[in-house]
Amino acid sequence: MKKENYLKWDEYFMGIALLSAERSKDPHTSVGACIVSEDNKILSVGYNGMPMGCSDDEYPWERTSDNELDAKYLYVCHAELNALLNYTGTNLKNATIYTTLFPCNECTKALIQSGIKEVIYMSDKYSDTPSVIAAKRMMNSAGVKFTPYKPINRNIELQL
Ligand SMILES: Nc1ccn([C@H]2C[C@H](O)[C@@H](COP(=O)(O)O)O2)c(=O)n1
Ligand SMILES: [Zn+2]
Repeated sequence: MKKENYLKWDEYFMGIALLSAERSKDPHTSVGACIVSEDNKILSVGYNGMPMGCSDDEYPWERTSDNELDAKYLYVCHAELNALLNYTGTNLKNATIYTTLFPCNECTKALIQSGIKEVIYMSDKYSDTPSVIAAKRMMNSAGVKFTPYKPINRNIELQL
């Protein structure tokens, strides 16, 4: 008889997004994303970080600064955009993105244009910001479904 406590698809893909987030150097918010095809194949992953060639140790991680150029926001590449850019194939049509934080408006534009049809997200902690309100408006217009992740109440442990 097969074992019953195997990872369900949503747990598996959100688990990979969460693991990817652990690669982020952002001291305040680590975000991970995992893009999955219609037939449950993992297409790409990403996390928030500085662009290639822009050193994690030299660029700022501060949230605020007297000078905008000394805060992270002008530089950091978001997890969802990195997941799109890390994709090496040619077709993201009808794919789903699992992300640990609701996408911003800029990533949403790119997700829509890439053919992503569903967003499954964990945190929506910036839900009252114009960026996320605009993101949801665009997703609604473009027919992109967004669904909160429903965690199953258990700790994921690897039993070897
Ligand atoms: N959907 C999102 C939203 C934000 N990020 C990144 C951008 C920053 O590195 C960090 C947010 O920083 P905070 O303002 O919370 O200090 O998360 C992302 O990758 N995806
Ligand atoms: Zn974004």
